[in-house]
Amino acid sequence: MKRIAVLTSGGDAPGMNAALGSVVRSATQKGMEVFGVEQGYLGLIEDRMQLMEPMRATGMVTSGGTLLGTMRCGEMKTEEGRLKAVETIRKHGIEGLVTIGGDGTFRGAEVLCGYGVPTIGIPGTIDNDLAYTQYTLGFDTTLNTIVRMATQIRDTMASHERVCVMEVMGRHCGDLALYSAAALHAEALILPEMPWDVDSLCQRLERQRANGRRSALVVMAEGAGKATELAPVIMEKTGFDTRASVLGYVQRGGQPSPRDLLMATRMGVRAVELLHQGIGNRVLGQCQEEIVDFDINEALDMPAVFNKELYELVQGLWA
Ligand SMILES: Nc1ncnc2c1ncn2[C@@H]1O[C@H](COP(=O)(O)OP(=O)(O)OP(=O)(O)O)[C@@H](O)[C@H]1O
Ligand SMILES: O=P(O)(O)OC[C@H]1O[C@](O)(CO)[C@@H](O)[C@@H]1O
Ligand SMILES: [Mg+2]
Repeated sequence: MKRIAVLTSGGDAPGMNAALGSVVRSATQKGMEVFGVEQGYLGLIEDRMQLMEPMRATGMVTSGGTLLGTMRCGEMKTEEGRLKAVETIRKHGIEGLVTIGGDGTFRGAEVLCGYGVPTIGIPGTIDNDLAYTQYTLGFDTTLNTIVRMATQIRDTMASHERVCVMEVMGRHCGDLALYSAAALHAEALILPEMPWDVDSLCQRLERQRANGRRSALVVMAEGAGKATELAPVIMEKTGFDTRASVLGYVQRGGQPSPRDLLMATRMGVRAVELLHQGIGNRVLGQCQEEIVDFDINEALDMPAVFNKELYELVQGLWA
């Protein structure tokens, strides 16, 4: 392959720029040209791409966000949009594509593979919701941010003997809530994967109060409900002075952690190696400390695995 393209799609994730830089540098070393597609699949549909200058891509490596821009592009889900995307790829003589994003992005990549475009997927999503891999780029940085923010929230909650319902990202997958709650020893945890009810939650907080706990952190994944609606109900039912704190987009930005930077760099190199060998239709992942790759169709068919053991550990810490 002599000419490839790279895009970032879906929600941005810390580490995307490191993956981009790594793709550009390693492809350049192999004598390949790399086109950077702007705004995810929209850039393919609207033919917005430019040759990536290796020095520019390298300069952005440790920053958050994505220098190519990203988009949730509904048109890529239509036959018409997909055909336009393939036409752009053919027009520029692009022989292979690297897509960096989450499950939705990989669905788009799967479609392009079906049209004969060799594509490699790098998992870049703070959600950590891809079943075939233990790890996705951005998850570690976001977890660090949540733990830092929650620690600050706890300072003021403890001072005022308050309960805080802290809402974290994760529309369909509760991993950010689950892992941060475990790291923080949160007093309660609410996830989209597990049934919950407000009465049991309030009883739990009351039990903890009877045991001397006068302040609590309830970690809630956004997919399980709204902190702003739950907080007043807890206040009414328990008498605890309760506040809601929605962490929001602060969770998605920021300098990537060294773990994300390292993993992104390794995955970028591997993606180029595969394309250089003429191998496409694969998605990269992490198993133990190794970078692994799977057939894209098989990977996307794998059922989600919920970490019940970690959930029970959190439940048991403040029974
Ligand atoms: N079935 C599909 N066919 C073609 N393209 C798709 C499909 N599903 C999603 N896409 C494309 O991938 C883009 C990104 O998907 P989505 O918005 O679900 O984010 P994601 O990649 O899962 O990342 P994150 O969940 O971290 O935000 C969509 O906006 C759309 O352009
Ligand atoms: O508001 P946006 O940009 O669509 O993103 C929100 C969603 O994206 C994610 O942050 C993943 O990037 C989800 O956790 C969240 O539900
Ligand atoms: Mg997703």
